[in-house]
Amino acid sequence: MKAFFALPTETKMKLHHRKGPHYRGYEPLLDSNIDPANRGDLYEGFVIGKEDLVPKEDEDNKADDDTTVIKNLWPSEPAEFREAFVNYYHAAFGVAKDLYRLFALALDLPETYFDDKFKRCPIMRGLHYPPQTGPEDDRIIGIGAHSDFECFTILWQEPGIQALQILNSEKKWINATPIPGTLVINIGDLLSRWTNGIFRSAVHRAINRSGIRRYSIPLFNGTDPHVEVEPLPTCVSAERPAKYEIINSGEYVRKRVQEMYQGSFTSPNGTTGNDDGQ
Ligand SMILES: O=C(O)CCC(=O)C(=O)O
Ligand SMILES: [Fe+2]
Repeated sequence: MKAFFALPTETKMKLHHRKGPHYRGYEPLLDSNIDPANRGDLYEGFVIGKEDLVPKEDEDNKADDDTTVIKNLWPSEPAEFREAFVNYYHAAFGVAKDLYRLFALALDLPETYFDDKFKRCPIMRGLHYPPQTGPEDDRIIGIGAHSDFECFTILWQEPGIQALQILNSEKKWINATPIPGTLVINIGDLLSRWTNGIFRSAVHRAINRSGIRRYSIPLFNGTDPHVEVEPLPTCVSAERPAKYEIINSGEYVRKRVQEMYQGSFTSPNGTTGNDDGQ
């Protein structure tokens, strides 16, 4: 990942994620602004969806949920980049599949309850946060305060570098210090709504003031876009009435993604502007 982000800007810009309709590829610095109170997120990223390392022979261009496969964009170098990224994707997705089942059991549901609801496979991003120097300005940070949109995120963060913070119930930011050999699991809004708030989505942000560049890799696990999400019967009782309306997961995620990319962006041609092209 380090070698990819070290490529010349011009090379990375050829893979700009706004060139296609699905936000796959390279996301430059300040391209998103996840917290509307901020001025842009100070990370650059590389985004992929599911892909087999060796394409299956009988591949008929259909994804697991029967939609057309969305192609990932890949750089021609570094040579090992695609293999490393795809292998990690499959390993992390394996953890996600186990977690869906564990969550189902914890919610008094059949173990396989979620199995047919996440055929559309997750999106993964490799993120690079350059070190931030200069005066502290809460409006320009690595990634602004937000909760993740989908069900849960499996986040690998680089050991030895403090950047990720979580807002606790007293509204104080606490450091999520990386623990080598572990992954962070962030509950997202859809699972929070599904569980009627029993699993709570965590508000978090990342600020890299370590003096050295930092990398992280989130895998965003959600549900298929047609799935309607409303509090599960096992999470609703007389003492805990349903707190959330039914929503369509695809519409919810689409809206959040649009908002995140609306405020500030760099165009595929390399200029910086806003939605009006100014
Ligand atoms: O880089 C991190 O530690 C957090 C990334 C994150 O919150 C996200 O991509 O949603
Ligand atoms: Fe996040």
